[in-house]
Amino acid sequence: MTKFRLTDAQATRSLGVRLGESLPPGTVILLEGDLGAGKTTLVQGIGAGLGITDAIVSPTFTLINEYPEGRIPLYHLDLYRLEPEAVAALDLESYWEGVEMPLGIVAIEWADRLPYLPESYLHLNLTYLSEGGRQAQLISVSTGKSEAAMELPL
Ligand SMILES: Nc1ncnc2c1ncn2[C@@H]1O[C@H](COP(=O)(O)OP(=O)(O)OP(=O)(O)O)[C@@H](O)[C@H]1O
Ligand SMILES: [Mg+2]
Repeated sequence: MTKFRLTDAQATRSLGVRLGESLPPGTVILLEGDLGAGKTTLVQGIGAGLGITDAIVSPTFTLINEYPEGRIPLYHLDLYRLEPEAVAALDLESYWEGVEMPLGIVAIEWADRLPYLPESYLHLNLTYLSEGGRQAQLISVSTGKSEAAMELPL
């Protein structure tokens, strides 16, 4: 597990940039944290690190925003408003298995609403610090029997 102290929004974005520059195709990053904790800011950084120039805004009605033009594609989801049944219907496996679309980075806000998980993923939890700013906790998780957890890229 790696912990980062993010003193301001720029620090959250910079952590995302480093992830965007280094994560391999097929990485799923599950983002958790209270309202306003900085999940979208982090994904905006990931986009910048991938070389995406389109503005990254939280997916609301679209459910999934796809940004194909960077080093590898970015798929951005926000499950906040969704019921578990609606999430199940999204067929998210096709994003992290790369069956119907090229493998990229799948970044999911409010990932605690997922009814199923990929075999391996990065879990990033953002919490408020009492002195202001945020703390990020990054863990690499693998549930597959044969698959080793990926090494933390940072
Ligand atoms: N480390 C930080 N310190 C202080 N403010 C931050 C930090 N990171 C992000 N912010 C600010 O917090 C606010 C909310 O950020 P953001 O929209 O990314 O949160 P979110 O977790 O996506 O929110 P939501 O739960 O609504 O999806 C923004 O104004 C952002 O600039
Ligand atoms: Mg958000």
